[in-house]
Amino acid sequence: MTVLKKEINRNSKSMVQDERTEDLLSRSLQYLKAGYPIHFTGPSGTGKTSLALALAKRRKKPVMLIHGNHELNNKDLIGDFTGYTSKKVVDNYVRSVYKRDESITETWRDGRLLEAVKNGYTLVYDEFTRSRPTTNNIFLSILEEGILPLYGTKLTEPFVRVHPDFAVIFTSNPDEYAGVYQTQDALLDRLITLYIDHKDSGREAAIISEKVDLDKKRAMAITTLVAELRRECKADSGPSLRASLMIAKLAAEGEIPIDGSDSAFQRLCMDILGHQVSRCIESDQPLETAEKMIIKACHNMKVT
Ligand SMILES: Nc1ncnc2c1ncn2[C@@H]1O[C@H](COP(=O)(O)OP(=O)(O)OP(=O)(O)O)[C@@H](O)[C@H]1O
Repeated sequence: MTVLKKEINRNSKSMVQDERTEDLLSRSLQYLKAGYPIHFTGPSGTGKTSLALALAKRRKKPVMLIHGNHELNNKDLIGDFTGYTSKKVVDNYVRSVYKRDESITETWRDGRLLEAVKNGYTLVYDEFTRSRPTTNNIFLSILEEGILPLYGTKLTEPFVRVHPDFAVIFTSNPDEYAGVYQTQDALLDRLITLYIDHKDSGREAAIISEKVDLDKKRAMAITTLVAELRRECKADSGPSLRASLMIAKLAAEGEIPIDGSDSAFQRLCMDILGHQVSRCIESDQPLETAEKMIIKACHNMKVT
């Protein structure tokens, strides 16, 4: 069993770091220090983004966050000309002399990647496989040659050198997820990829009990129920820690007892888990079947 560290940050927004998380973070920090980018991959809701942000914070450098999406392009990453600035000077100080000087210059705005690369920030590129692989190609030059090419821009210099303090942490969902592009092997080959799976019910319960201020037994009852339903789903899918957190928070706010025989608690579980579980099962009426499974799991629930 994993024992939680004695000193835990009570801030409900912060990460709860048990020994395994702590170990993972310190290993990852070591790899980053050695110059290798980290890539956390795994099912939705397993804490990849939280880990990436906690790791970035440990570097004690400014953090730049980019979210992958299919519309992200080089202009967002490198920068773009945003418009024109015009300057006009009319000098008529001596009445017989009229001098007019007019100039127009384009205004450039650095993209987020260029800013991070130039200044040595820690870049967290969340869900990077939601961006097109062609957009992500730029990372090959950054990671291999240590330069950011400024292609597609009218800037005079062809590239910018990567600041020695620059580091990047990627997160992604597995390839089977909807809306995700397959990553080019050449990029994956340059990353240290760490798989983040669902935690066991005990570790999840420890997180919930910290974040929602719920006693361990009740937290464990929720995470065990969610894990039981997750087992009905294929690997990498099904309800996650996020669903357990929702149940715990909403039950606390609505003063709903954490009790599997309570109809309000059953309704809450069906609302939160019904759709997700229904997507995992093959049935003519998947939602109805899922709701029956949830009620059954509620009846099996033990607060001990
Ligand atoms: N160690 C932890 N301590 C506290 N909260 C956590 C921890 N791990 C995950 N969480 C919480 O669980 C939820 C899901 O975490 P997060 O968004 O980091 O997962 P993810 O793997 O990035 O999900 P997705 O793939 O869907 O983006 C969040 O509400 C987050 O605050």
